Amino acid sequence: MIEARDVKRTFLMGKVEVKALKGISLNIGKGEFVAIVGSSGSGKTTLLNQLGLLDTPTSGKVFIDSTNVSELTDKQKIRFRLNNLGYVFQDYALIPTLTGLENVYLPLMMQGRTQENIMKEAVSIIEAVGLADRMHHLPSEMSGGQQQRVSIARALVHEPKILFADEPCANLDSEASRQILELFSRFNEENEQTIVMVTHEQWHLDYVDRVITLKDGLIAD
Ligand SMILES: Nc1ncnc2c1ncn2[C@@H]1O[C@H](COP(=O)(O)OP(=O)(O)OP(=O)(O)O)[C@@H](O)[C@H]1O
Repeated sequence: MIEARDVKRTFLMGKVEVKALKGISLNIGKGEFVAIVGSSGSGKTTLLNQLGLLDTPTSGKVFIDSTNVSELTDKQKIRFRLNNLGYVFQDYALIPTLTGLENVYLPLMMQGRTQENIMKEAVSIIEAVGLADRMHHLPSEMSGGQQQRVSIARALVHEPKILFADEPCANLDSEASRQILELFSRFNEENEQTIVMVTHEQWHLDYVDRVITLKDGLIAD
């Protein structure tokens, strides 16, 4: 489903080159729940961003199914992301002036679906993340864990091939974190949802199928 071939990413900081990824090759299969771990600065977020089309490798290739996504134009990448990928970030990234339900509508509206279909799908996923009674509230009226569940509903409402999550529990206490990880597990098991998650918490690894450890921009043995 996801294949990375010798992916490198170098950032230029003034005149200094920072080699964040030094040649990553990996395969992630359909329906896998994979964690990317490693110490701070090892390249976890940078790798997630290459696999999730949020950044472009300096060299190397990324394939999603049979599409060489490294070769897409910016416009094609936007469409590919909209139709195939979902994202969850540590800061939830919700629109503060929209209710939970309205935040979840957005990806479907951007796909140009009918009002009836948008309503049906959005309500159904909001219920699936356990927020039926909070859907008409603004993000500011919800706890961090509830806001993160809205963002998961938004990420999954269009049934993406892959869900990318960058430290989704970083701002949550252990109980709220457990709820998020159990949701991920449930979507992974029941819907064969492929999930790639960056984390630095050892206990989160109990929920995943496979761990990819990074060290200084490379996959550690
Ligand atoms: N936009 C950027 N410009 C310059 N350097 C960057 C940029 N993004 C990342 N880096 C550098 O690339 C390296 C890898 O960063 P990355 O954020 O991928 O690490 P990480 O493993 O996710 O770290 P953390 O656990 O602290 O979030 C670091 O040295 C970082 O400073």
